[in-house]
Amino acid sequence: MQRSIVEELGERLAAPEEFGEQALVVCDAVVRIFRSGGVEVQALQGLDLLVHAGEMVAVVGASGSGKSTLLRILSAADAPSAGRVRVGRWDLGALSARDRVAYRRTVVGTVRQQTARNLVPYLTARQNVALPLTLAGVPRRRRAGRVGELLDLVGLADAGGRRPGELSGGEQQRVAIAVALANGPRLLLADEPTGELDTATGQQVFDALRAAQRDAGTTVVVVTHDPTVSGQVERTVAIRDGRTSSEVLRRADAGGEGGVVAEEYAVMDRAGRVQVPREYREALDLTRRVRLALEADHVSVRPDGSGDAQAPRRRRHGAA
Ligand SMILES: Nc1ncnc2c1ncn2[C@@H]1O[C@H](COP(=O)(O)OP(=O)(O)OP(=O)(O)O)[C@@H](O)[C@H]1O
Repeated sequence: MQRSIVEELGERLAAPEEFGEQALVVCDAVVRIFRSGGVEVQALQGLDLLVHAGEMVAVVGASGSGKSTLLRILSAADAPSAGRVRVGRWDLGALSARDRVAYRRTVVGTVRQQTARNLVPYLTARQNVALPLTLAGVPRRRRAGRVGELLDLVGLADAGGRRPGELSGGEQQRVAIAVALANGPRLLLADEPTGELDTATGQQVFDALRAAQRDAGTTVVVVTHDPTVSGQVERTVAIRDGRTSSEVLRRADAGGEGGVVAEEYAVMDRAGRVQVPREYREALDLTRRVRLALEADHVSVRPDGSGDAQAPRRRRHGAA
């Protein structure tokens, strides 16, 4: 029997949207387990993250929390053990060897912390930036113009003739950003790009990342311990124990004085789980069991009130 348009429309509207359908980067319950010498390390333990096109996101977290692992997976240098990772139309859990090369060459650009490792030491800045264009088959006559644009974007229009050894660490990182942007990637990944730099130089590198986002329209994900960086982006995602645990959003102060308001949010996963910070748990002695209550405009979490959340287990032990 033929169905009416109303029925068909109703079905389409009712179809649940895929998690992160509108996002450029989707990490859905991503797990990465490393096994070495009989020991298993869960670097990512069900990480969810969405990044929308055009955003600049800082990723922060204690050493060993999984930040670099996340970036390596997003750059297709590593693959998830489980979960789904999508960037644009690319499913990073199922890339063929050929797709991996194409993805790395055209969709992502990467900048590493070690300034010296980002550039070829015996090539000038101009030649370094031209290299990915040559590899991508960009004709020589178009290369020079593009190299000039990119060096200009990172504020180094006059430094094109210098080799890395003749540039400061910050200048090297800015050239590295120009190299990473050469093929017009949608996503720029930077792992501690200011880690080896002083504050003023770090700011110049941050300005180059900002130019990549604002002027070149690139989505930027930057792993950082540097408050110069995390304090300026609109969104900072904190990773704890291989999961996203909280986010800070910054927006211009409504007062219009040029100030910025920062607000911290806990992250709720798709199953509704929220991590309560340890200091909150300790302050109120929240242990295994808590009371949840739906209030008019919030949900409250309180100690279970028995004075001993472990009591039932102990009683069972006692009875045995
Ligand atoms: N190739 C590997 N083999 C075994 N374990 C690994 C490997 N890579 C990472 N790990 C482990 O995974 C966990 C997460 O590491 P990762 O480098 O992602 O952390 P991070 O947050 O980037 O730390 P840092 O800030 O120190 O760079 C750590 O316990 C680390 O020892």
